[in-house]
Amino acid sequence: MSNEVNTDLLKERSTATFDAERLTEFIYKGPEKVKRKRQIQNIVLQDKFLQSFKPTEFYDRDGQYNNAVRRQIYIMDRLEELGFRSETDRLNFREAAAPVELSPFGLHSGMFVPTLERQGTPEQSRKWVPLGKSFKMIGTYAQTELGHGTFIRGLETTATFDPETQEFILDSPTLSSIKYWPGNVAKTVNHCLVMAQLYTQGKCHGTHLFLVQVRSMEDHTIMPGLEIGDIGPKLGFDGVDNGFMKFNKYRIPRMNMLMRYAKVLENGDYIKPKNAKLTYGAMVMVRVWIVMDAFKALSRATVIAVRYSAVRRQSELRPGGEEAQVIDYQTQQYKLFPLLATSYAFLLAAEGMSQIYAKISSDIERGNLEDMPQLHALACGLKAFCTWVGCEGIEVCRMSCGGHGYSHASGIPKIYANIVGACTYEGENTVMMLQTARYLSKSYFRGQRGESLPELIQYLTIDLNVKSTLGEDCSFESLVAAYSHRAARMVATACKLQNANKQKGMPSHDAWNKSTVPFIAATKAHCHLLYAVYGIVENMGEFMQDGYFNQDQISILNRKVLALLEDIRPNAVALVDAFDYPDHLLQSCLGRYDGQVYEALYENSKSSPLNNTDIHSSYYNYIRPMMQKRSKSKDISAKL
Ligand SMILES: CC/C=C\C/C=C\C/C=C\C/C=C\C/C=C\C/C=C/C(=O)SCCNC(=O)CCNC(=O)[C@H](O)C(C)(C)COP(=O)(O)OP(=O)(O)OC[C@H]1O[C@@H](n2cnc3c(N)ncnc32)[C@H](O)[C@@H]1OP(=O)(O)O
Ligand SMILES: Cc1cc2nc3c(=O)[nH]c(=O)nc-3n(C[C@H](O)[C@H](O)[C@H](O)COP(=O)(O)OP(=O)(O)OC[C@H]3O[C@@H](n4cnc5c(N)ncnc54)[C@H](O)[C@@H]3O)c2cc1C
Repeated sequence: MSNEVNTDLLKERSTATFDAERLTEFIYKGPEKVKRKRQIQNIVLQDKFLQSFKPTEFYDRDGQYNNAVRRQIYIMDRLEELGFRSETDRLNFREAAAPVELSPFGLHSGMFVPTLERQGTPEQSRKWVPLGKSFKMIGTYAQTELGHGTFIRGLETTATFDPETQEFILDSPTLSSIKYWPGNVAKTVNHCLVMAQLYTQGKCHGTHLFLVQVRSMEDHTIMPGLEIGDIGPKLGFDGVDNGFMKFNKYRIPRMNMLMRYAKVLENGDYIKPKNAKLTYGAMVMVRVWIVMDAFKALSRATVIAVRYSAVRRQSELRPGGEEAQVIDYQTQQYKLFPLLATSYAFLLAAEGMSQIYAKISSDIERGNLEDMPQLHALACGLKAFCTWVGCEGIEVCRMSCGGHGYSHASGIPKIYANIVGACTYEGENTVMMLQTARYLSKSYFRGQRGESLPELIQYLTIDLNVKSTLGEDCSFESLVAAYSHRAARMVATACKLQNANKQKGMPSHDAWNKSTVPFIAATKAHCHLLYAVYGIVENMGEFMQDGYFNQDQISILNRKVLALLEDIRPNAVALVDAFDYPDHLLQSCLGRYDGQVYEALYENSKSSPLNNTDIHSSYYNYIRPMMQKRSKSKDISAKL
C-alpha cells in the first residue's frame, strides 16, 4: 500500500474554510481529551494481537463467536495492565480494540451489572456488584420470551414463592413462555437477571427481576432444571450468542429477587413498589445509550460515504471534461450533506439526552419520581427516532457508494447490521413512539386545561393561527418556530381525532388505537425539533397543511436547501474528518483517511478466503463431472 494521500482528498482538505482540528476538539471536549483519545487508539494500533484478526466476515459464526470472546478477554486483561481508571479511556480503548464486533459481554457490562446496582437492595448490590465487576459472575438480562417481547405484563415465566423452603420456583409453563433472544445466554453467561411474574400467597403481583444462576461456576455446565441453547444466525450480531432458556421448576433463594423497590417477606407478604415501572429502569437506561449508538453508527457511515464521494470520479459533469468527483453532483450532495447535519444533530441530542437521564435518574434513586414520565417519553421517542432516521441514513450512505458500498470491504453493511437491531431491541420503535405519543396526548389535554407543562413540551400550547415570519435569511428563530408549529399542530390534530372517536362512543382503547397513525407522525414531528431546512423541505406537506408557509416562503426554502449544499461543499471532507475516526476503527477500504481506495479494495479482495486455492474443490467434485457428462450427451441444447 502506498502511503500517499489521494490528491482529490488533499485538495479537499486544503480548501476547507475552517480547521477541522478545532471542531474535533469541540466534539471531544478539548485538545487534551483529543490527544488522550489518539494515544489510546495508537496503543491499539500497535497491538499485534488486536491487529492480527481478519475482517469478521472472513470467519464462520463459530469463529466469529470464538474471536469475539478471545478479543474481549484480551481487552479486559490489557485494560487491567494499562490501569485505565477513567470510563472515557476504557471506552476509547474498547471501541478501538473491537470497532465493529459486538461483545459477548456487552449485556453483562451494559445491563446486568448496572441493573444489580440500581434495582438491588444495598446489601444485594454490595454482595453481587463486585462479583459482576470482577467477572466472577457473568450475566445478562433475560426478559423476552417466544410469545412476548413488547408486552411485558404478558410475560408468562413464573416465579412462585415457597415459604416452606424460602425459595422462588421459576417455571416456563408454556412453549411461548420460553425465554428467547436474551444476548449471551446461549454460551457465555453463568447468571441471568430474569423478568418473571411474581406469585406469592396465591396472588400474582406482576413482573419482577430475579438473579438466576444458569451454569455451574465449576465447569460451566447448564444447571439441572434448565434447557439453554443458541437461537441461530441473525441479520447481524454474528459474534453474539443470543439464546433460548426454559425453566423446569427451577428453585432460587428468596433473596435472589431484586428487592430495592418491591419485596417478598419470609412469610410471603408482598411489599409493593412506589411505582411498578421502576422495574423497567434498565430499559430506559439502555434506550438513552442507544441514542449515542445511533450517532456513532450514522456518523461513521457518513465519513465513509463523503470521503469516498470525494475520491470517486465517475462520468462527465462537463461534456468532454475530466470525470467528475461524484461529490460534485447535486444529487450526491442532497443525499449526503443532510446526513452530515443529522450526525451532528444526533451528537447534540445524545449528549442532551444523557444529561437529562443523569439528572432525572438520580432524582429517582433519591425517591423523587416526579419527572419519571418525562424521562420515559423522551428516551422512548429519541431512541426510536434516532435509530429509524440513522438506519435509513446508513442505507443512503451505502447506496451512494455504488457497487463498492455493497461490499463488506466498505465497512457500511456491518455498521448497518449492528445498529438496525436497535430499531427492535430495547423496545420496538413503533411501540416506543406510541409511549411518547401517549405522553404528548396527556400533556396536550393538560395544556388545554391551562395546566403548566414541562419546558420541553410547552410549545404544545402555542397559537396555531399564527403564520410564519420566515424571510430570505431563514433565521434560526423562524425555523424553530416552524418545527414547533408543525409538531403542535399535528399533536392537536391527533388528539382531536382521539377525542372525536370517544365522542362517537368508542371505548377509550379503540379511540386511541384508531388515532395512532397520526400520533406516530406527530411524535416524529415532536422528535424532529432538531435540525432545520432539509427537514422542512422533505416534509413540506406537513408544514403547508394549514398554510403556515406561503408560496414565497416555500420557494425561499427550496432555494435555501440547494444553497446550503453549495455552502457545505467546500467543507464536507473537513466536517467528516472532524469526527476523528482512525482507519482501524472505521474498518473501511472506501473511507480511508488517505483515500487509497482501489489499492485497499484490491488487497482486501486478495485476502478473501475463497482465494486460498486457485481451483476450488467444487470444480473437481461437481463442475468437471457435469461438463464431462454433457460433453457425451447427444442433446445439442445441453452443449450450449
Ligand atoms: C455491546 C455493549 C457493550 C457495553 C455496554 C454499552 C452499551 C449498553 C448495552 C447494551 C446496548 C447495546 C447492545 C445490546 C443489544 C441488545 C440488548 C437488548 C436488550 C433488550 O431488548 S431487553 C428487552 C427490552 N424490551 C422492551 O423494551 C419491552 C418494551 N415494552 C415496554 O417497555 C412496555 O411493555 C410498554 C410498551 C412500555 C408498555 O408497558 P405497560 O403495558 O406496562 O404500560 P402501559 O403502556 O400500560 O403504560 C402504563 C404507564 O406506565 C408508564 N410506563 C411504561 N413504561 C415505563 C417506563 N419504562 N418508565 C416509566 N413509565 C413507564 C406509561 O407511560 C404509562 O404511564 P401513564 O399511565 O400514561 O401515566
Ligand atoms: C438483536 C436483538 C437483541 C436482543 N437482545 C435481547 C436481550 O438481551 N434481552 C431481552 O430480553 N430481549 C432481547 N431482544 C428482544 C427484544 O427486546 C424484542 O424483540 C423487542 O422488545 C420487540 O418485542 P417483540 O419481538 O415481541 O416484537 P412485537 O411487539 O411482537 O412486534 C411485532 C409487531 O407488533 C407491533 N406491536 C406490538 N405491540 C404493539 C402496540 N401496543 N401497538 C402497536 N403496535 C404494536 C410492533 O410495532 C411490531 O410491528 C433482542 C432482540 C434483538 C433483535
